[in-house]
Amino acid sequence: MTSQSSDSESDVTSATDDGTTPVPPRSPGTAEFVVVANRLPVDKEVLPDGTVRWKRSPGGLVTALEPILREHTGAWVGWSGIADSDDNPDIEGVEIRAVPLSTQEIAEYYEGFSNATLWPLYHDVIVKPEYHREWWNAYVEVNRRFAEAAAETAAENAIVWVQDYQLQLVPKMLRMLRPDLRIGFFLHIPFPPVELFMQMPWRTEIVEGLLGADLIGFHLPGGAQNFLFLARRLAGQATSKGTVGVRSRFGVVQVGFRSVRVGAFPISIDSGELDTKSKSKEIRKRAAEIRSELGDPETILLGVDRLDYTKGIDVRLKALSELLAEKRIDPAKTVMIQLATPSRERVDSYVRMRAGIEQLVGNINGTYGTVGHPVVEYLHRPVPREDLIAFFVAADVMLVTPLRDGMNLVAKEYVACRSDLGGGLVLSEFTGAAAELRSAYQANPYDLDGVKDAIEAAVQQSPHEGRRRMRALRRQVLTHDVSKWAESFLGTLAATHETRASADRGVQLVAETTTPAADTADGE
Ligand SMILES: O=P(O)(O)OC[C@H]1O[C@H](O[C@H]2O[C@H](CO)[C@@H](O)[C@H](O)[C@H]2O)[C@H](O)[C@@H](O)[C@@H]1O
Ligand SMILES: Nc1ccn([C@@H]2O[C@H](COP(=O)(O)OP(=O)(O)O)[C@@H](O)[C@H]2O)c(=O)n1
Repeated sequence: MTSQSSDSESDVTSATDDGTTPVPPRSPGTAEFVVVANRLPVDKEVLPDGTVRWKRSPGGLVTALEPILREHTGAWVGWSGIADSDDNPDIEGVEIRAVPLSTQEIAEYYEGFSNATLWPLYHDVIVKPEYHREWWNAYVEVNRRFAEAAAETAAENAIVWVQDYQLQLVPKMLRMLRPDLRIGFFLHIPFPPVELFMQMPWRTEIVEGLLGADLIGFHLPGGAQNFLFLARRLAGQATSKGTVGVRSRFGVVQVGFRSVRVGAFPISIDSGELDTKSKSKEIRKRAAEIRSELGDPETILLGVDRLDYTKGIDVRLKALSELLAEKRIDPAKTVMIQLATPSRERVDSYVRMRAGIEQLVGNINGTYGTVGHPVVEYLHRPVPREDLIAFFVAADVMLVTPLRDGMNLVAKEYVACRSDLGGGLVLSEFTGAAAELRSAYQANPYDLDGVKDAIEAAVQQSPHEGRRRMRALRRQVLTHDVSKWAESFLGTLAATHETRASADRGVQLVAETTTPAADTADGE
């Protein structure tokens, strides 16, 4: 059936049902390309003597976008990571526009609605999401502020690329302020199954917020399909019905006269740069030093994560503990390094998880370590980039065991660093990366025996089998880098605009037959 939504363009661009009215900019800015993300690429730190230091922000979003902005020259709108700061750090080639957040906004918008409501809801409710009206109000208010900052920064007809779950209302708010802009949105975390999303008290506002964009991108086709279903069900819009492909076969939501595209664009890393760096003499030397400082073990296992309950750090520690107990791994010949960047340290679930992980590390070392030779080396602090590359080069087996992860760039970074075709990758099936890295030792993180078998197989792989797998993994990672990701997203965004007039002729649209949001979703 082909149908046309009864909504008009002005329905989407005039009224906000979220209670706030964005303020139009006095005059447009000058940036032709604007990234809008919760975080700036650098985090502000004020040292005890009052000196200000800017350091790389945590997480994969910044890892991925930083090289893109270097290529495109433009502006970056975001928060500095501390309260009440509107300092704009100096980054060559990038105009920085800081959005200040108060202490209360950090508690309610960032730690609260973003990381204690949306984050657990979108990651399979691994912990229970909390729904508080005051957190939602703060989320709306801060999204409005980001939209205004973007509207003031972008030049006429500029491209604005809004990032991630913290800013899902920005596309609609920004379109109201600046209908001339081309607006893209990319979600870096999984988009949940319909049944889970329906828990969200403000589900319709979020779907409508996203529909302000011209193109909405997800890592995987499944997320895009879930969103299309919800756009039909909750926002009452007509959508395309066919399956969404990877960087192809985009979905369409008809919003008045606008066609919003929906697609899957798996993110990646600057694999060429890592490949080159990992081959350097200095990195090779540092990798050899790491092995020798650890007492020249036969096997180095490595985990590299933000300290987050989604990452399954406990899963790999439990698996190691059982493998040691069953004598399938020899503690005298094995060291596991766990590098854990501190993350969201004031959110309750993160405090509890940290205590649990540190207890597991203590138990393993207490039971299997010897004086001066712990089995698990655990660092709870950020590690300089060059050191991190050396750890990747040194590790015989990389452990990536999330319970759910949008992509997981660490898995791709490990592969990019292994031009020697050495090492083995143990990878959770529930990462976005698993769809591309088929030659990894994949396991279901909820099946501890399966994880143990995967670790044992990777530790014991023959050099021939290891090379075969690593060659296949590298082919994927080196040919699908972050530039390809950005080009495919931005190319599709540009095409969206060009084809506006032709209104996606030939795409079959279907409309929801029941009243929007009247009943519970029954899934796809
Ligand atoms: O800003 P934080 O609260 O300190 O968190 C750091 C970032 O974590 C998340 O990263 C995600 O993006 C990666 C790149 O697409 C992806 O590989 C990973 O699976 C995601 O978890 C978050 O989405 C970012 O917004 C945060 O900045
Ligand atoms: N101790 C650590 C852990 C992660 N990282 C980096 O942080 C990024 C993590 O990205 P990711 O996509 O795997 O996961 P998120 O933290 O974004 O959820 C990668 O680029 C890692 O190299 C780091 O620099 N130091």
